Amino acid sequence: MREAIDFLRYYAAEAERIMQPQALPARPARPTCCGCRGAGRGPASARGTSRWRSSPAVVAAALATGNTALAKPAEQTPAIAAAAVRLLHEAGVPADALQLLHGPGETIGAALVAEPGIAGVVFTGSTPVAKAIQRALAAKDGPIVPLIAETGGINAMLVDSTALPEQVADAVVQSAFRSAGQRCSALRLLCVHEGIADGVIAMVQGAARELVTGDPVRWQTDVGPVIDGEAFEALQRHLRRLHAQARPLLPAAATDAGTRLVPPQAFEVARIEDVRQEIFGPVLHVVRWSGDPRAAIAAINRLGYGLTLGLQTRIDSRAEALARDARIGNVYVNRNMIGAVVGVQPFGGEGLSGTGPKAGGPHYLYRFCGEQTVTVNTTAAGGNVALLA
Ligand SMILES: NC(=O)c1ccc[n+]([C@@H]2O[C@H](COP(=O)([O-])OP(=O)(O)OC[C@H]3O[C@@H](n4cnc5c(N)ncnc54)[C@H](O)[C@@H]3O)[C@@H](O)[C@H]2O)c1
Ligand SMILES: N[C@@H](CCC=O)C(=O)O
Repeated sequence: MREAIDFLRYYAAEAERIMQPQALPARPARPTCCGCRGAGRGPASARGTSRWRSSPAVVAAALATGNTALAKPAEQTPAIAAAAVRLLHEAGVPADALQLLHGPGETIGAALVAEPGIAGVVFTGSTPVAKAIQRALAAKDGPIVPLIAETGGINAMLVDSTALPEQVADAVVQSAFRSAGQRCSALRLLCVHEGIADGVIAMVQGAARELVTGDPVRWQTDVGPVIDGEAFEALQRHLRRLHAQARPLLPAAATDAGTRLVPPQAFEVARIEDVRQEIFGPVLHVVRWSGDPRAAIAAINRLGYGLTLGLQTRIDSRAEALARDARIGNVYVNRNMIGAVVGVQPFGGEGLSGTGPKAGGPHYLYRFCGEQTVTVNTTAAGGNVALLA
C-alpha cells in the first residue's frame, strides 16, 4: 500500500517536471521548442502478478502523462485491482480515462495487445509472455507500438571471502524467502566463495529453519502460501527435478496442495550455468566459487537475465568493479536485494529481465510520451532577425 502511494505521488510530480516545454538553442534567433505529450490511447497494462508490485503504479504513469489506460490485472488478484481502480475513480479520474478488464491473459490480454488503437503496452510478468507480446506487437499493422516489459530474473548474490557471514545469512534469508520468494527481485542463486562456504551455508540453514511457514494471518508466520494451485504444482515439479539433480540443504517440503505452503528450500549445484530458469518461489540454489570474482560475474551475465544482484564483500574497490561489470539493473552491496524504494532505487532490469526504463525513476515517464520538436523559421516573416533575440 505504501509503495502504491509512493508511485502515485512520484509520477504526479515527475509528470509536472518532464512535461514542460524546453527551449533549445537554435539559429538564427528564435529557439527550437521541444516537449512531451501523452502518447495516446492506452497503454494497456497487461499486469502480471500483483503479488508484490502495486498495480496502480503503471496506471498512474499512464494517466499522469496524459494517456488513457486499460488495466488488465493478473487473474489471481482481481479484487485488489478493482479496489485500486475504484479509489482512483473516486479521487476524480474520469471513468472513460481508466477502465479495468478482468480475464485470462490468453484471451483478454492478447486481445488488448492486438487492439488497433493501443498506443503502448506495459507488461509485468514472465519473460516468455513478454516475448509473446513483443511478437504480437511486431506482427500488427499500423503504428509501431512501444512495449515496456518488466520480467523476471535469475538473481544472484556473490559473496567473497572477506564478507561478514552473519550479514550474508540475514541478507540471504530475507532476499530468498520473504514474500515466499514471489518477488521478481528475490535471490535465486547464492554464489559463495569456497573459503567460507561451509560456514555461510550452515548459518543460512540455521536461519532458514527458524522461519515459520504458515497462514499469514498469524503474526508468527514468516513465509505464507504461494499464490495459487498452479504455482504450487509448478514448484513441486521444480523441487522433484532439483532433488534428483542437486544436493538438498534444507528438509524436503511437504506436498499438501490444499495449503499451498512451500517452506524454504535450498539446493547446492555444481556450477552457475546449472541454473537455467527463474523459479518463482522460496527456492534457493547455492554454488561455491573460487578464483577471479570477475569470472563469476561474467558467468552470471551469461545467464542472460539482468534484474538484481547482491554483492557481499568488505573490499570497496572490488564491489565497485564488480557492479561495473554486471549487466544488471539493480545492484545491492552488503545488504538484502529486495524492496526497492520509489524515487530512491529506480527498479528494473535488462536482457531477459526487461526493456527498461526503470520504474520509480526519473526516466520512466518519457516512455509514455510522444516528444515533439517545433522549429520556426523566423526569417520567413522578414524584418531584422536580431530584433527577435
Ligand atoms: N520486473 C518486475 O518488475 C516484475 C514484478 C513482478 C513480477 N515479475 C515477474 O512476473 C512473473 C510472475 O508473474 P505471473 O506468473 O503472473 O506471470 P505471467 O507471465 O504468467 O502472467 C502475467 C500476465 O500476463 C497475462 N498474459 C498471459 N498471456 C498473455 C498474452 N498472450 N497476452 C497478454 N497478456 C498475457 C496474464 O493474464 C497475466 O496478467 C515472474 O517471472 C516475476 O519475476 C516481474
Ligand atoms: N520492486 C520490488 C519487486 C517487484 C517484483 O515483484 C522489489 O524491489 O522487491
